[in-house]
Amino acid sequence: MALAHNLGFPRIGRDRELKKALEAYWKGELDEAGLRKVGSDLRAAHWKLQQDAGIELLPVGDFAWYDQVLTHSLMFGAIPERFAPKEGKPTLDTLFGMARGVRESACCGGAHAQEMTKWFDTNYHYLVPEVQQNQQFKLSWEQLFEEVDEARAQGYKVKPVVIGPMTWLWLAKTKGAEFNKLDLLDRLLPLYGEIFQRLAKQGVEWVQIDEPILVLDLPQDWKNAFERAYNLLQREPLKKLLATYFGGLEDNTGLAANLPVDGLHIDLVRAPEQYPSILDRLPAYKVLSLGLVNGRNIWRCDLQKALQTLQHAHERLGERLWIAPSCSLLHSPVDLAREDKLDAELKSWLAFAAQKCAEVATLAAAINQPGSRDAAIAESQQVQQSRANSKRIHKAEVKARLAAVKPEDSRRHAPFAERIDLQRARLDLPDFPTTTIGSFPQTADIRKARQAFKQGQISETDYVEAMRKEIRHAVDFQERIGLDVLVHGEAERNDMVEYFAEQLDGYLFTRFGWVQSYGSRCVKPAVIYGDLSRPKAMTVEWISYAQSQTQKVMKGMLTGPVTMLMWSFPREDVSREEQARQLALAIRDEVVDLEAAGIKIVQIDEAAFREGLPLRKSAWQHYLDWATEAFRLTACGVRNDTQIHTHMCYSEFNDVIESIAAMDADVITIETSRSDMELLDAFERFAYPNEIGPGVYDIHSPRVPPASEMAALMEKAMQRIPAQRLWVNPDCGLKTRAWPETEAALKNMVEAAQTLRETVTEAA
Ligand SMILES: CN1c2c(nc(N)[nH]c2=O)NC[C@@H]1CNc1ccc(C(=O)N[C@@H](CCC(=O)N[C@@H](CCC(=O)N[C@@H](CCC(=O)O)C(=O)O)C(=O)O)C(=O)O)cc1
Ligand SMILES: N[C@@H](CCS)C(=O)O
Ligand SMILES: [Zn+2]
Repeated sequence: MALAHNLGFPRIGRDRELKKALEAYWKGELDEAGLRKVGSDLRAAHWKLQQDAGIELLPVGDFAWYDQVLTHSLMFGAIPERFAPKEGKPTLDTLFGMARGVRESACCGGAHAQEMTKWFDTNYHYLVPEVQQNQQFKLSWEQLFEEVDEARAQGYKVKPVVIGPMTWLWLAKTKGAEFNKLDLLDRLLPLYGEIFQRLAKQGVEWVQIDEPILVLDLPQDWKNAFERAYNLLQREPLKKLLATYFGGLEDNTGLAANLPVDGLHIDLVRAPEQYPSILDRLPAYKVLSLGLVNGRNIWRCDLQKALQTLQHAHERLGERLWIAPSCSLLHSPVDLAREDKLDAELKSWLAFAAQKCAEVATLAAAINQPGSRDAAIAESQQVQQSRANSKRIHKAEVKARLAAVKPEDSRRHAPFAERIDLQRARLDLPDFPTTTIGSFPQTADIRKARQAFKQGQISETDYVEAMRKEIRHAVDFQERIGLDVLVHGEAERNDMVEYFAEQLDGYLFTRFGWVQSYGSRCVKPAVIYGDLSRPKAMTVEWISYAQSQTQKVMKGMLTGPVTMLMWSFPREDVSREEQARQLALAIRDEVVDLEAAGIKIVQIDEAAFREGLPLRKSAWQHYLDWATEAFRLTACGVRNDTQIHTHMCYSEFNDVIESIAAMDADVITIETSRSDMELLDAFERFAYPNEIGPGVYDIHSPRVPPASEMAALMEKAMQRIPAQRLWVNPDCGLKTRAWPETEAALKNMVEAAQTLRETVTEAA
């Protein structure tokens, strides 16, 4: 019998119950017992939902109060000194302190949060474990064992999920003296032994060990360490399923297939081509779990196509065949059934986490009892056909416009050196111009007004006036504190991608399709279902209104094509490259319209440019070529004296600096404050020619850095980049911050720029 199992279920809840409970707890409006109750209710509901859908072996350990990597850090006792409880065991507040930082109080000093970064190539962020050379590990967190008992008490057959030792160590960051993280492996492995022994005592048969780093280009010493680690873990009890996802094993195929574990999960959605070689190399005693239902997208699975692979696999593997989503469903919205306002045809094309579990179960049943699921398979076929042939997908005018694009459409009319003189003359800005990245605090009032408008409780006129009031407030504030290039504040935007998606043809958006981005923060990725075009201007009225309120320069603010694509659910019937080009043309029109409305600077955010980089180096160049081209196609419709800005956050630029230069934005603002300006090294090495705004303060923290600290960071920037090409700005947008800290920090930032002008410019 082929077994239907799941690698992980979203924990946030179909109504984002976890988000709401966490935020209430942090505000002191819910006590710990209340928060824990929300957690256990969610786990119970999710196990039931998966079992009802037909999943036979349920994941436990996929629930996390903030982030699963953080839970593991606590489990291993990898708690940095600044958070370590003075006495006793770590508590939920220790965990939240590590995630969110601890503010200084009368009794205790503050502590900055652990760093947060992207989980592989997803829009999910994990908290980077911190380890030091003398790191000791000690089992310090009982959550996994408690949740196993909880699930078993409810009668479920469960498979605990742990992040493997190699992946956890790979993701960790060394602190203090430089050393090789692999030196810690021998200290870490006994903990896994302890965990497996305890799970075995609890009656667990299988454990899932996630080792997604097996789909990366691994250095040889890490490959060797994989063998050593799993040889050592071999003697521990429990059957072990090694889970890989987000790509193919490629050169790690032999390694992964032969590790002494009892089963291997592979992602056949991202890397279908790996199936035959793995089947051939898998030892005869091992289970093979095939990830055939896409955990990263929302399209219904082509069950017929999946069945063909499964039938073949079943002939070869028999009982040793397992069926699953490609990866954890953490990256899927929860339940399509919740969508009450979606167009019926479009809805029939989609599957969220709950529906994906049912698809996995249907596939298993179709294998185990041939003929028993024929109706479901036929329906799936029909859906595939209805989508492929739908007139709503293909638009001749979009295709024709793309076909007519000429090489010069992606080139500015003059090189940067010429453009910048014209722009400087037109903009008349001081040295070290100050600006922000775009958004100002998204206050509860703004969100309430939008909700009231969406629910028809206030008129469009009232909503527009409420947003204009926010714009006036943002403009007054920026003028008052003396910023040079102003922004309108993005009050009218629910999200920097969804807002534009709602106005483009070819996108559909859901009401409840939330996916966790980090902690309690969620995104609702819009769905690209057809050829994309812009029926009318999207931002011109807002930006023109903002410009009408000030004599200073107002930046237009747009999201770029690569980020629109990365943070949406894309089509699978055309390439990502083509979708990016369609988006580029649509946004290009907006850039040109803003220019025509008198806007002198347009920022095109490409926050996700770096994260789009494929996990394997061999695929980088192709991506960088089309991503750069899409940006240029968006940006290059303007005059030489119109200044194009771009912004990237969470970026490690060494690998992509050439492409960033090739984007040829006049100004790029980037996140640098947490790296002490070291991120600029790549720009210096490459002799990056255009202007740069290295972020001088971390917007993820409520901390207000003094002006001297920001000026010192800029001094460091000047060691790498000539002063006349530097801008002064925060790391990223301020939408998640509150006004008091925003005001205080930006005032200090303006003061820092003034100090620099006095000291640097006057000395020159
Ligand atoms: C910059 N980042 C972004 C990423 N991805 C995106 N798609 N967008 C981004 O900005 N990736 C990397 C980074 C960091 N990631 C995030 C992700 C999410 C947030 C965030 O603040 N999310 C908000 C939700 C934003 C939103 O859509 N707001 C809606 C309101 C939705 C809502 O909750 N409504 C309430 C009622 C209103 C109320 O009473 O408050 C409801 O429906 O119950 C809107 O503004 O209209 C979040 O809260 O999770 C930040 C960075
Ligand atoms: N303009 C956006 C960029 C975030 S990456 C903002 O300021 O929020
Ligand atoms: Zn940003």
